[in-house]
Amino acid sequence: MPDTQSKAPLGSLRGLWPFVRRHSGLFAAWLIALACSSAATLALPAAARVMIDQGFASGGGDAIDRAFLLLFGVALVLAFATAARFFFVSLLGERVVADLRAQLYSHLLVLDAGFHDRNRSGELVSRLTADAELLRGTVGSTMSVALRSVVTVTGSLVMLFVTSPRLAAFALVGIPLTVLPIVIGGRRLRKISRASQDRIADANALAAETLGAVRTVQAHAREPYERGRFSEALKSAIGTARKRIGAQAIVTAVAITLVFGAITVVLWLGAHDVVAGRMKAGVLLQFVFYAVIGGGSIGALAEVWNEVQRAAAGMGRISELLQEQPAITAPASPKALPSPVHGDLVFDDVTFHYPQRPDQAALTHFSLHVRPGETVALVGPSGAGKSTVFSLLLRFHDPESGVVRVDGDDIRTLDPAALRESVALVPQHPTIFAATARDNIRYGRLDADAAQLDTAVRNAHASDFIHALPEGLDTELGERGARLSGGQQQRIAIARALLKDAPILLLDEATSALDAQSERAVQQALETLMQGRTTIVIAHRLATVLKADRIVVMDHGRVMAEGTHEQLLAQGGLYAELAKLQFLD
Ligand SMILES: Nc1ncnc2c1ncn2[C@@H]1O[C@H](COP(=O)(O)OP(=O)(O)OP(=O)(O)O)[C@@H](O)[C@H]1O
Repeated sequence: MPDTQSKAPLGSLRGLWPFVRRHSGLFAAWLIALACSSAATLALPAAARVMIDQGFASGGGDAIDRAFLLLFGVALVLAFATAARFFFVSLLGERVVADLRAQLYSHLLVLDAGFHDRNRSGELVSRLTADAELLRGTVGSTMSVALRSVVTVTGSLVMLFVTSPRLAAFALVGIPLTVLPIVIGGRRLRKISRASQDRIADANALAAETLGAVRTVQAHAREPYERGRFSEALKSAIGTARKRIGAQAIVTAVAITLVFGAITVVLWLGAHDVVAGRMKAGVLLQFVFYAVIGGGSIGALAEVWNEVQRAAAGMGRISELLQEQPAITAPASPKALPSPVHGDLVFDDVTFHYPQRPDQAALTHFSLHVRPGETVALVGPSGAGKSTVFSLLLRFHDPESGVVRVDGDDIRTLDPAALRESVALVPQHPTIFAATARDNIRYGRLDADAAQLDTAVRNAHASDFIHALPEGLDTELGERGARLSGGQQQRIAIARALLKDAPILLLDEATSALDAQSERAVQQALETLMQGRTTIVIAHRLATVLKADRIVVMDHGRVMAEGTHEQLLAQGGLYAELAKLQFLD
């Protein structure tokens, strides 16, 4: 994952172009509005001059009316063109960023397990939110300000020379002298202000951590301690904020002095020209007007420069993610599984290392054949490779050597989505989404009807507790199922798998202790679920191994022994030891 550096080649913003091009109508409308508003901005000083020199000087009522009408007309064009420009470019920004987000999200969804192991989900979310937000600002305003400023600076520079070449020569020296100190001051200000934001973030992080663990804080009676730490963090934030405010005040004073000083100098020089009859008053006004517009635009350009750089960095990070290729893909012409799938599973001499742990094999020459309808229990110490068997069967990873087959086909020749459709997974810690109980169960099959849902709930032994919830199936379960007990969460997951009704079942039995009643309900639900399916279960309970057709003992990614409970107990060794520790106490 690229780090969060704040500078990047501006070229990375090119990656935005394909997204902008999709909305070429909006883009064109924006350019037209921009041309109109820039032309009106540049015409405004000229209109003002006409108003002064022809309107006032000529003294005629008609001329005054016409001059003021012209000025108002230009202002009107400026008003509407500016509104249109704002509208089109802001909408363009929203659309572009929505497209970018949608594409990035769908890309992240298909990237393989290896990629998601390497990258923290929090960072991916921040690409999707913070970086995309930066780009919204860029397309929706920064880009607009930058282009508009370039046009205005160029235009006003040309007009300054047209208006008065002599004064323009002075201005050419004067504008940079005025703008440069302001830009330098601004840059320093940003540095201080970033430090100030960091201090505030520190204080926020502290508060978030302690409020998230408020029970621990209270249990240790550490409220005064945490209060002290938070006050310290705030004090340090105020210290840096004070520096920022002070610097900002100085920059403001300097900026006003320089800007008005420069205007005064130009007016003073111009006033002499007017008095000497070398220049009309209106021309002087027009000149000052252009100088202010041009200078303001240079300032605006300097302002947005930093933002453009930050956006380039954001786009760089997003492009990098978009270029990630999933390691697990469907072949060009995938084979179809038989319909219905029989559920004949084969691991043939499979060796696999996780990319993150190249020195240690998760599976070594692992072979296993599970026949249709058979239930095999995997037993072994922690880290033996049991969950890895599941991951390979779901094709979250591909083995380095050996083959995994479903109904005789190498699973690399199948479409991963079709393969996964035929497998139901009930993990040890099921994922409960922050949605209603109904939506959580329907995740197994989105188009299930009410009767199918009802049957699944009943067979998962979940009716009693679901109906006791305040709104039954429509009750929101809270983030990560916070409002359910462990046994209830498992039964939701079982109902989900029942609804999916896949021929192959991968079951990771929960190790956490449930109370006797909950335990019995879960066991009964699992029995219903396993009926008529090829099942591999990572077993932690005696009841489960006793019911399995076959027990496979694993250690260090290998099969150590196979047989029934009695056979394996009689053999002694690892199984007998595990049984004594796990099942028989
Ligand atoms: N995503 C991963 N990245 C790197 N190494 C992993 C990953 N998942 C598992 N491993 C390693 O692979 C080996 C096998 O792990 P696996 O999860 O298959 O064991 P397990 O038998 O299911 O263990 P447990 O019963 O504790 O869940 C372990 O050494 C583990 O540390």
